[in-house]
Parts: sequence; C-alpha cells; structure tokens
Amino acid sequence: MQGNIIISKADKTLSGTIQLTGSKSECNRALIIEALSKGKVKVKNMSDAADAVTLKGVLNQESVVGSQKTEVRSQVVIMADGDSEPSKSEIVNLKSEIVNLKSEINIGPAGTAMRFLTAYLPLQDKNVVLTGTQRMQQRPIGVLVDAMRKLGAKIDYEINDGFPPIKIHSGFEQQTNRIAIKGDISSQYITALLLIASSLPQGLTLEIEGELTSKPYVEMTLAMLQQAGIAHTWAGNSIGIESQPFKETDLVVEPDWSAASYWYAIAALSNTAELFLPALKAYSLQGDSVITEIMANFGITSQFKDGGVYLQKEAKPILRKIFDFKECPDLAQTVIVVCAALGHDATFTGLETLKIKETDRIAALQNELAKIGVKLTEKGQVYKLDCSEKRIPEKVIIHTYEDHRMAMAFAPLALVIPQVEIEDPTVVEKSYPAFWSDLEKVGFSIKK
Ligand SMILES: O=C(O)C1=C[C@@H](OP(=O)(O)O)[C@@H](O)[C@H](O)C1
Ligand SMILES: C=C(OP(=O)(O)O)C(=O)O
Repeated sequence: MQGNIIISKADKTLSGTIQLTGSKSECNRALIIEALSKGKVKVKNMSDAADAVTLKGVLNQESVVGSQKTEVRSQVVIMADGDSEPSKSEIVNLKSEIVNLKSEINIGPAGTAMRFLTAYLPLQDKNVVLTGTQRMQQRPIGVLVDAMRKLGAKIDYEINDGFPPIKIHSGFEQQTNRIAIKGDISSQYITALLLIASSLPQGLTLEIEGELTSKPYVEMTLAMLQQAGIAHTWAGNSIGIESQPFKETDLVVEPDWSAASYWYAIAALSNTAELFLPALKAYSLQGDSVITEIMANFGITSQFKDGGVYLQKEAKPILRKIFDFKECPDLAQTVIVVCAALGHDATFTGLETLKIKETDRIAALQNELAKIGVKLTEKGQVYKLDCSEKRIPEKVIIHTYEDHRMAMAFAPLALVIPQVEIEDPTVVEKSYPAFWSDLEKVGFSIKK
C-alpha cells in the first residue's frame, strides 16, 4: 500500500473472527533453533511478519552459502590431491571465494534478527557484515558484542562503536563458559546468547547484572529450547545451559498476542464487541498475553474455548489507574492510546526501554497524543497521562516514525475520531502485514 490511508468506522460495533499470523518473537527463536539443530527441529506455522520472513531468508541463504563453501573447499582438496599441485595463487583465490560468497547481510528494521544473528553468525565460521536500517544503526548492540567477544568471537564495528553495522570474522574459538551481562537494556541480548549456548563446546552460564527487563521473553526462549530438548538451570541471577544436542521435534508458532492487543484496544473503544481470535492459548509463551488482564480493566472479557479466545465487551467503569510495562513493553503504546481515547488519566511505569525501539516511542507518543490535546509527561521513571484538555477533532493525521506499533496503536482511534489518517501504513508489515485488510473485514473503511 502506497501513500497515506484514512481509516473510519461508521458504527461502534465490533464482531467477527480474525486469524492472526504467528508471533514474530516465537518464530524468530524457532528459526534460529531450527538452523542450529541442523534439521532436527522444524518450524510449524511460520509467521508472515516481515522480520521473521527476513530472518528465514538470511538463514536459508546462509545454508546455501554453507554448502557452496563445502563445494569450494572440496575443490581445494581435489586440487591438492590431484596430479598437479595447485599453485599458491589458485589456493588464495579459492580461499577468498569462500570468504566472499556472502559478505553483507541487511536485516532491515528487525531488532531480534539483528541480535540473534550477532550471536549465531560467529559460530558459522563467517566473514560477514551485519547491518540494518538507519534506525537499526542507532539501536545499541554493544552489550551483546562485548559478551560475544569474551566468548571468543571476532567482531569489529564498521561505523560507530556499540552500534550496527558490525563485521563478524571467522575463527570462533570458545574462551570461557561464564559471562556477566547487563539485563536492563534489552532481554534480546540474553536470548541471543541462550539460543546458541547448547551449541557451544563448553556450554554457557550467564550472570545477569541489574534488573532483567522484558523477563517473559527470556522465559519464552528457555521454554522453546526446552521443547527442542535443551535443558537449563536458572537460580537467582544465573542461567546455565550445558553443551547438548537438540532433539527431533516441531516448534509450532502460536498467533501473535502483541497483534491481538490491537483487537483488544478496538473492543475497548467500541460500544459492543464480540470477536473470536482462533488458536490463541490461555497459557501462552508470550508475555503479551497479559493483555487479557490489562483489558479486563476496560470491560473486555476473554473466554478461552473452541481452541481460541472470545473477546466480549461489558459496560463497566475503568478500574486501574497504574500500569507497569516492564514485562510487556510492546503493549505500552496500545494501552496508552486507549487510555487517551477514553480520557482516562493514568500512570505508567516500566517504559525505560521504549526509547531504543523502532523509534523513540516516548517522544512519538507525546507528539501524536498532543494532536488530540493529551499530554504524556515524564518524571523520572514515572509517566503521567493528562487528558484534561483532550479534544476530538474531525480528523487527525498520525505520523508513524517507521514504527509498526505507532500505526497499529493509533488506528483504533477511528472509533472516537471520524477520520484517522495514517502515514506510511506499510510499516505494519514488520509484525502484522494483514492488519489493514483485517480491519476491513470487520467493517472499517480504509481509503487511500
Ligand atoms: O525477544 C523478543 O522477541 C523481544 C523482546 C522485547 O525487546 P527488549 O528485550 O529489548 O525489551 C520486545 O520489545 C521485542 O519486540 C521482542
Ligand atoms: C521492539 C520490537 O521489535 P524488535 O526489537 O524486534 O525490532 C517490537 O516489535 O515492538
């Protein structure tokens, strides 16, 4: 879809069934595990999220390159075994062919792919530059690169220390099996290391320093590794995984609960809502399934039956005034916009990591909420929403800052504002490409 779109909804009722695509978080873990397991583990219900499709493409390409390398290497062996000895220059050429088979990988805006590959690629005996979008080049990676260097990886920065692009060199040899790592910047660094731990000759124990942010994502990683036969220990701040083989299994990706959160937001802003989301589980590996509890405060009930979840709206006063997003940072925009739309002054904590995501999500929220007169103010680590000067214009234009969640979190405003114009609507492809067509399925009008 090119250009802006204008969203509107003639009535305030929501009903239907929406089949959500697979979780990008689960899928990206499953893809790395599949690649490390060398065929033992298979990913089922591959996500349509662009970030997952990108990672799959890179890993497939890597395995093609891997077999090309083997071919080139065996050519060297044949030449060396042949009647005529290969000349020095022939060997040098073949060696550089090996090195140059693939020299740059660009993962676009995919944060988890960037982090997971930073741990995965050094183990593949590669010389490769790993890069992404301009924004990706501002998202920190230093904590993970430091940890990988201590482990034995050879990694240089191409432009700025601590940020992509990074150059990964071949020749990994494990130097230690115990690493201390900061837990309060991104849990993705920890997940990246845990994913490769069982494939390291000496295994790996991580000592997490400071508070662990986004903890459910680390639990998801360990649960998925467990499903693939990898045992761990977790005592206090120390997580240990011994060197061990994967077992043959399928990893089935559940639909995306972060995507489901936008449907909860739409339900919360509708007068009546009856929506079925198939295949979502009550006991999910995804921490964002906590949206069921959060949205109960806005009158949305969740009933798990028929293999999915039914959402229903009950007329109820809003209960909660304080929301903490430390364990579910991707829900922050969804819930804050719902509070603003309902004029519900509330307090938010656990937003520390939002400034280093797809955009500075705090600044983005502040700018866009100001368009309806709502203020989000920061005092230390506590954020307050002030709706006292809220206004409902005929039309609002939402800038999306290359952030899928800005587009999807503000779209539900179409239930309270006659026309919501979304700039750069294709951003949703990162995690939920069918978002706009799914809105149309339940009666939203989407015009270019
Ligand atoms: O591991 C994951 O799949 C993710 C972890 C979280 O990041 P942080 O750990 O950086 O908060 C989350 O925001 C991101 O969308 C996905
Ligand atoms: C932060 C996110 O993704 P990533 O870090 O994987 O780019 C997100 O999807 O909200």
